[in-house]
Amino acid sequence: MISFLEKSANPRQPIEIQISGSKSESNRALILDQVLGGLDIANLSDSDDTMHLVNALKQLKTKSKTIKINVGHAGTTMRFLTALCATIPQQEFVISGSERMHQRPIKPLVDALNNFGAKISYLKNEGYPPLKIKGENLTKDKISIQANISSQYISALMLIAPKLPQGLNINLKGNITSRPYLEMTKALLEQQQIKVDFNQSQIKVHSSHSNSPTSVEIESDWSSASYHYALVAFSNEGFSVNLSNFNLNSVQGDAALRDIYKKFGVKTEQVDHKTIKITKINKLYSKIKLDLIKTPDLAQTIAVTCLGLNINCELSGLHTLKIKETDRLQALKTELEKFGGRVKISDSTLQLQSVGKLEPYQVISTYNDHRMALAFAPLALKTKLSIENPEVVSKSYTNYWEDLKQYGIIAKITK
Ligand SMILES: O=C(O)C1=C[C@@H](OP(=O)(O)O)[C@@H](O)[C@H](O)C1
Ligand SMILES: C=C(OP(=O)(O)O)C(=O)O
Repeated sequence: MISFLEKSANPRQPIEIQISGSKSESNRALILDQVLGGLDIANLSDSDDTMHLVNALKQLKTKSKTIKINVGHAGTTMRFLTALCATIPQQEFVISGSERMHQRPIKPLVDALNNFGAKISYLKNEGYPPLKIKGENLTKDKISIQANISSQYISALMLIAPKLPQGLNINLKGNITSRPYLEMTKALLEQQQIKVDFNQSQIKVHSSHSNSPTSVEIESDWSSASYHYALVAFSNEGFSVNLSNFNLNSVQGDAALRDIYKKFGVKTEQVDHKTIKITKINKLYSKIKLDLIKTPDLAQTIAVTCLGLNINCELSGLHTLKIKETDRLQALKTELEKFGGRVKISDSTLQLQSVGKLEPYQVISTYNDHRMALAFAPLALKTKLSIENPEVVSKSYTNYWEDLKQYGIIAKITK
């Protein structure tokens, strides 16, 4: 458990935070390195999710009848590897993960790949990992997939496409969720000179014939930056933080923070090509409505920010939250209510009626979800609280507790 029961008087300014590379971009770059060969990757994420993929890719080089890979809690690693392994002929793989990973659906991706000629079967429950994969030479060029459950299935297919003889036409069925992550995959493919056409519900990824891979500089993680936006939102007028390596012209959808946090009185400026400065300017909305279908990973940060600033909110577009590291809608309701907030949830929405004064000394449960710990910790600037299982943050942001010290937040780790 980590407890925040006191604060130092004034944080030393200027605060300079350097966050590690985006885990989403890193995991795409690692798969592309496997598919195209020879990518030179700078600022790779040090997150557990990326380390799981790095280790799995090392395992692919070993010689054994069945290669057994465990991806822990890492959703992108699970989905991207499933597609990659399906294309490695004459090799058998078993991919498993944490208990929660075995409850996160993968059927749309498995169905699409099997219809395409892959040989993937379920080792426990139909539709869920662990999976057994027999790699095949995949030669078709058309695939259809449901797009409203997780964009990761589609990114997984896009990433293996340059390896296929005729590239891949992907037909997206239903409404597209988390669309900016598909745009990110497209952008990273294009950086490697792979042509991608993305028109409404069709994606065509062209095959790579004479590709000469280049270096990739991974931008830092905007989802991790969201916790600093919350910390600045909870600070006094004029307080500012420099965050690197970030660029407002980003391929990460969560860069939408720049606009969203204007509503919470936070201004963002690009100070040089690698640094943004975020400043509290104190112009607040009293009630906000946001559709987060493009930025699901920001939902927890935004809900906690509203609670801390005493803002009522209506958040929609959240239908994927219940199949992430935990049922995030239920977890948010339970934990926000501990502070006195009143929360109503449906399948895809969350409504928060905030309270004037937060109930202090709450113990926040994290449900094996990094974003529960990451999102609730900034409230330490507003009230006294403790957070269970603080180690969960390493799924995406290993240096978080160190970085928080710069805000004058005093943390005590207890058992
Ligand atoms: O492609 C990616 O890197 C991701 C896509 C999103 O998942 P869904 O598409 O399942 O919403 C996001 O929540 C996840 O953290 C990372
Ligand atoms: C949902 C997340 O990750 P993944 O789906 O890759 O496990 C996340 O990081 O919030």
